[in-house]
Amino acid sequence: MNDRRPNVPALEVRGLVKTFGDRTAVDHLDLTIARGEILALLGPNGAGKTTTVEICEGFTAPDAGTVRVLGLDPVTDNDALRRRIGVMLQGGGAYPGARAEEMLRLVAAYSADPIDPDFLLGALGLDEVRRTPYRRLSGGQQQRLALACAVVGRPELVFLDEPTAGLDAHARLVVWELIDRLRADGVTVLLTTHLMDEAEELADQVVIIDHGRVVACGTPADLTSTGAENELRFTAPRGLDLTTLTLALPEGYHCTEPTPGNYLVIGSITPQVLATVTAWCARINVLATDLRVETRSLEDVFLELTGRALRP
Ligand SMILES: Nc1ncnc2c1ncn2[C@@H]1O[C@H](COP(=O)(O)OP(=O)(O)OP(=O)(O)O)[C@@H](O)[C@H]1O
Repeated sequence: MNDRRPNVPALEVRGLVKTFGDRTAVDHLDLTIARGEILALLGPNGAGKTTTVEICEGFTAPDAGTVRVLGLDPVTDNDALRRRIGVMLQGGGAYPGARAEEMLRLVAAYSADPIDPDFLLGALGLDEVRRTPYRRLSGGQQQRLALACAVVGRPELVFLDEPTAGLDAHARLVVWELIDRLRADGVTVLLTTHLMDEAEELADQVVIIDHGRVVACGTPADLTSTGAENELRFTAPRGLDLTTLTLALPEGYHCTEPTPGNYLVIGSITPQVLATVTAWCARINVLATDLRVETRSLEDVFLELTGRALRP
C-alpha cells in the first residue's frame, strides 16, 4: 500500500527490539514522527541510535516490533520506499572514483523531480570541489556530499545519522541551514546526534534514548522545563540576611549565598518572583548586579535521567 494520507505518520515504530548476541541494542522502543516534523534521537555512544535508524531504513531487520515508514514496511516494501526516503550513505556508495558533481547528478537522475544539483553544491559549500574525485574529498566534504545525495531526490522523509559529526563549526552551520530549508519544504527528518545544541536548535521533538530505551521525549522546551528548578543568580554585598527574602517568596523557594556576595534563588523563576527579589533588594537598599535567570540544558536533563553524561 502506498499511503500518502497526511494523517498517517511519516514514521511509526512500536515495541522495536534488536539484539546482537547477548547485547540488546534496541529495547522495546516506540517513536512517532508526524509529517513535516524534525525529530532528534539523542543519546550517548552505544545508546542504539544507529541501529534504530538502520532498521527504519530497511538495512537491518528487527527481532520484534513493527516499523512503518510512510505507511510502508521498510523491509518488504523497500523498493517502493527507496524513491520516497533519503538516506545518508557513508563511503561514497559504489562510485568512490566518481567526481563530487558526477555523483550527485547520478543520484539526481533517479528522481523525477530532483533539486538542482548546482544549488545543493553551492548551499553545502562544495562548489570548489565539484570536479574532485570522491575519495580525495576531506571527511567533512564527503559528509556534506552524502547529505546532498540524501536530499537531492526531494524525499518525503530523510534519515540523517549524526549529520554533523566531525564537521567544523562553519560546516555544521551550513548543514543546519540545509536542514532548516528541508523543514520549510515540509520534509520530515529523523536525525541522530549526541550534541544537545544541535537537538535544541533543529528539532521539533527530541527523544532521549539510553540502553536502547526511551528515557524522555518532548519538545526541547518541554524537556528543559518539565519539573525544572530554574534558578536566579545575582551579585550583592556579602552576608545579607536571606530569611526575609525567603519569607517574601512563595513556599518552596530556596535562597543561598554559595560564595560570598553571590546569591542563588532556586525554584520556578516567574516574572513575579523576579519582581519580589528586586523589591526585596530595594527595601534593604541593596543594588543587585549580574542578575540572571538560568534554565536547565538538555545535558542537565539527561544527567538527571541516566546519571551519565551525553558525551563519551
Ligand atoms: N553489528 C553489530 N554487532 C554487534 N553489536 C552491535 C552491532 N551494531 C551495534 N551493536 C551494539 O549495539 C549497541 C547500540 O549501538 P548503536 O551503534 O546503535 O548505538 P549508537 O547510539 O548509534 O552509538 P554511537 O553514537 O556510538 O554511534 C552498542 O552496544 C553496539 O556495540
